[in-house]
Amino acid sequence: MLRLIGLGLSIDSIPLGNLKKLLLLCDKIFVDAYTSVWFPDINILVKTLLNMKKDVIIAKRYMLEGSAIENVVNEAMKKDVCIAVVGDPLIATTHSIIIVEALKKGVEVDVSPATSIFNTAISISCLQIYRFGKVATIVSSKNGVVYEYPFTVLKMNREQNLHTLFLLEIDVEKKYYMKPNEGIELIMNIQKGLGEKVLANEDIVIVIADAFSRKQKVFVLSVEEAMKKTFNENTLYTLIIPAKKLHPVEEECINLIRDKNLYHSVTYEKDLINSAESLIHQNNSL
Ligand SMILES: C[S@@+](CC[C@H](N)C(=O)[O-])C[C@H]1O[C@@H](n2cnc3c(N)ncnc32)[C@H](O)[C@@H]1O
Repeated sequence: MLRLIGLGLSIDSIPLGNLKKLLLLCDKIFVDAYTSVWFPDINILVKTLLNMKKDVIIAKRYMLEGSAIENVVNEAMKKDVCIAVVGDPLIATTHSIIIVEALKKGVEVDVSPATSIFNTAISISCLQIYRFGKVATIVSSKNGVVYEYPFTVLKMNREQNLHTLFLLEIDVEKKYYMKPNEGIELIMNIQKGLGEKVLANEDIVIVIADAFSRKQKVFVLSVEEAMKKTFNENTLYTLIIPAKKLHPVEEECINLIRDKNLYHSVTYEKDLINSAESLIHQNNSL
């Protein structure tokens, strides 16, 4: 069997049932450590699984994509192969290709969804899910090629008075995490190049950093403020550009988040790390 198991965004948000599957059902576990970052550290989970005598591989992209897919599927014909993925296993990942290959070969598939940045960012933003348009990822220009697609999405969404959720490029291996000001600047440069005016300096953006972790931060800023702000390195960011016209409750809520320092993230991270460590300790002393 092939199992795709969501890890949630953090130790605070990993579903208990998914953790049990990893501990009890999987013969081999590929931990996808390249599509996102798990808080506070994916190694806590890896160590716990290794101590439970699990066969664990911290997978790089080439191990789960392209020609490697056939090997993974062939293994899943003989044993329970699990792919553990940060967030939801199928949201903003390419893992649906593995499912297709497995099903084509008659391998049973079990998908275990989990909290994703998609629902988390929407929830934290105080904006209504009904009013979100298409989602896109902002990627940096490469070898002079500028990817205009995020701007096209923003334009389309704003024309329909919809909110836009942007994921920002990461390259975990190269330790590259795009900052919100880089992303906004890319959008502003594209619109300047095209001679358009979709986003203005005074428009509001919502920045969500390291969501569902102890380090979570939410910023409500104007485009101009966001472009001038110094954002932390090594941080995961999601950017939301609200529709031009907000629902009165949305407007009131984001103004309150902006003006009052009342919006917190309380986590049990330390307790949960201690629990994982005591699990490892108990297993070692058996
Ligand atoms: C390729 S997507 C993977 C999404 C993942 N499968 C999920 O369901 O959450 C990774 C991008 O999502 C955003 N992201 C993921 N986790 C985040 C977090 N905890 N806080 C803020 N942004 C996050 C970042 O923009 C990051 O580059």
